[in-house]
Amino acid sequence: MAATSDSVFNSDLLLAHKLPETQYTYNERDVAIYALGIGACGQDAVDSDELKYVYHENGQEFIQVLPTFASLVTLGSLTKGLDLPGFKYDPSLMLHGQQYIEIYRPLPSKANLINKVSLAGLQDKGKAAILEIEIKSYEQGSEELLCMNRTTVFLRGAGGFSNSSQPFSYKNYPINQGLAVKIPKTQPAVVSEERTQLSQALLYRLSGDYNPLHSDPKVAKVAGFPRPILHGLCTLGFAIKAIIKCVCKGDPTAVKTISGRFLTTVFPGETLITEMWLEGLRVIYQTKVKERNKAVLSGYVDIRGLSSSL
Ligand SMILES: CCCCCCC/C=C/C(=O)SCCNC(=O)CCNC(=O)[C@H](O)C(C)(C)COP(=O)(O)OP(=O)(O)OC[C@H]1O[C@@H](n2cnc3c(N)ncnc32)[C@H](O)[C@@H]1OP(=O)(O)O
Repeated sequence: MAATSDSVFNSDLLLAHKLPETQYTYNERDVAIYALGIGACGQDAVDSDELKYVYHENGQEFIQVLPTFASLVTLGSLTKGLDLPGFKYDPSLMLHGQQYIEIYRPLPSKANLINKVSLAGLQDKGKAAILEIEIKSYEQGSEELLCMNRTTVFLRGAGGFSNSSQPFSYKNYPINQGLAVKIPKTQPAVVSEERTQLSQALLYRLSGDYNPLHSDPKVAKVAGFPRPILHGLCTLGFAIKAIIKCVCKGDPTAVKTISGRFLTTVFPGETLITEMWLEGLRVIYQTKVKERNKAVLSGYVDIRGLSSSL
């Protein structure tokens, strides 16, 4: 513990703090708007691999839900920044660092969810702090866990709050979950390419992440960017949609676990190339921006089974 005041770092105060439960209610319309936000049917409006996320001939209750839709449950708790006693940071300098998602059963096309929110980690990296928030989501009235998200937020300028000879480091989850992956040196088994639209972030934000970093040029400049950047979860949505199409035979329920680390920013309008390697039931992936030949996202997806044609 460094001090007792609320304005300086106080690990006792912080670790004892209970984060409030939140609710997230969604329906088929939210599911379809989300799918459009991560590029479904963006290149071909009748692509049967993607139309199923947006439209169903027998009624919208039959549309399929992408597993990354689960990440939206975190928005109410995180986008404006959390008010944490004993730890201060500037929310305008927050960047999304990593996302880890476990899906325990296929997401329904509508639901009322109760989210149990907790602090999962805080690390002092000197120039930055790394804050991790875990959200376990239950369908209202049920004890059954539907999904779990762990969001890592990279807080620029918020490091150096603890003793530099023994920097503060707290993590309450298994070390093997969501580790940064090693990209194989071999050729990828599959490669997929998809262009984002110049308006991609403006469309994606309608799913509930209204942070002006993604829409307002003045706010983007204050945060250090020449123009608004794409939401990390939008890039992740594009990558996982490509993996479902190319590796899971288009079955979104095949995905069990998703891990992704945001390596550098993506600007709306850029083309995303996702490279995939298969290691048993794990797909290692890396997404690059074609125009800058830069890796922007890497991670893995654990799946329930593999297509025999791969
Ligand atoms: C649901 C919303 C959540 C809240 C989000 C808040 C608002 C923002 C929303 C967004 O969507 S922002 C867009 C998506 N994110 C990005 O574009 C970020 C892309 N990544 C980067 O720009 C850089 O990776 C970085 C995060 C600025 C870090 O680069 P930097 O060069 O400063 O770090 P390093 O010197 O390499 O590493 C220092 C230290 O930190 C660890 N680390 C590095 N990157 C990450 C990361 N992405 N996630 C977690 N941890 C990271 C790295 O391992 C080093 O630690 P040690 O190895 O020294 O222990």
